[in-house]
Amino acid sequence: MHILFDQAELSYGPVVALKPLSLSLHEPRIGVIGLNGSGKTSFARLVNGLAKPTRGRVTLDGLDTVADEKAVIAVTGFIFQNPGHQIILPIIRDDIALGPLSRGLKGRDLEERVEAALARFGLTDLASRRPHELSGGQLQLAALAAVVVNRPKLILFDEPTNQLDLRNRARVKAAIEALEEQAIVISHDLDLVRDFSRVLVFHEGALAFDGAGVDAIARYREIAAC
Ligand SMILES: Nc1ncnc2c1ncn2[C@@H]1O[C@H](COP(=O)(O)OP(=O)(O)OP(=O)(O)O)[C@@H](O)[C@H]1O
Repeated sequence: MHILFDQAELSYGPVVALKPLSLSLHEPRIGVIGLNGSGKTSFARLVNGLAKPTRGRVTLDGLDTVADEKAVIAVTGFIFQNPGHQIILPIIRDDIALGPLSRGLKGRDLEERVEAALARFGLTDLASRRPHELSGGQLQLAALAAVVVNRPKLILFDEPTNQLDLRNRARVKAAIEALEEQAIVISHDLDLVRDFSRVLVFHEGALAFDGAGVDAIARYREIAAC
């Protein structure tokens, strides 16, 4: 999708979380890095319309996140930092079915869609389990299955490897790399975005760098050292 920020700003009362930003993004993988409180989550929430710009506008393929809110929700998916907050039904398969079910899919069509999503992330044998019976990495993949089953064009990840060990980090990294969908990945785990062609560095609510992963990480290290 073509993501366009046109002087978009986000304030919470007197706090300017993101200063007016103009930006055009279309790459399949976009990384977002920066210090705590630098505006990364605010940026992501503006992209998927969870937050409305207090000034300016944000569009996805021409869809305005305010005027076309429902259409924007339909084409975007969000993976939270803690997948435990995302999976709400007691059984994994039922949770993955929830989105398509609420969009009117039924019977064999629903079953096939859910099984395909489970298979895509190697979760078929775990589908009858409860969330607490999965490892952190498996839970993150289940959250991803519950998002892709709705066929979004763009998926936003907010620190998807935050609580994971090295093996599960690698699994989630591989799953993100293999996605057909466009992805925006916010991360303090720099390995995750190192190979991305486009990585944004935020600092104090403004874009401090916009470029290839390796260069963005170098800039972020300079900022962090100050
Ligand atoms: N709901 C809110 N109300 C008031 N201020 C907020 C709110 N959400 C975020 N902020 C403030 O906006 C600024 C940017 O926050 P944001 O969550 O976008 O940063 P971040 O880069 O995602 O941080 P982190 O890495 O810690 O998740 C911070 O100063 C934060 O305190």
